[in-house]
Amino acid sequence: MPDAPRVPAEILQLRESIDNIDAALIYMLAERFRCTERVGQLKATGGLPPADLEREGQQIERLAGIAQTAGLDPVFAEALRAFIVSEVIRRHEAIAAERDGEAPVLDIYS
Ligand SMILES: C=C(O[C@@H]1C=C(C(=O)O)C=C[C@H]1O)C(=O)O
Repeated sequence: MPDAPRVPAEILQLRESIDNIDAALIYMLAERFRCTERVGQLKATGGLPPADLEREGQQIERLAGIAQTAGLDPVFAEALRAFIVSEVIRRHEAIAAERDGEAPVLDIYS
């Protein structure tokens, strides 16, 4: 069998950037989940539901515009948002279930 063609230098160079971008995405996602984890705790404390469809509607509209401007397929951007948020809501439900039976704190703003 003939040898596979060598990977061109430009692809190797591009892969370095791809690896950096992948790392940045993981760091950003970890930071986002740290924030949403805290939101989930505050919601459970205040008796708020895990999902907020009004907020999500605003995010969907905003991100569609950003995707358009950035040259990213808005359908892909929305699928990615929905995938991430579904995991956030699953976590919020788990936090609320852990707190089940505890009385909500009525004033979480103080
Ligand atoms: C994080 C929140 O909870 C849910 C998750 C969201 C998100 O991950 O961006 C947005 C709205 C909510 O459905 C929130 O209400 O802000």
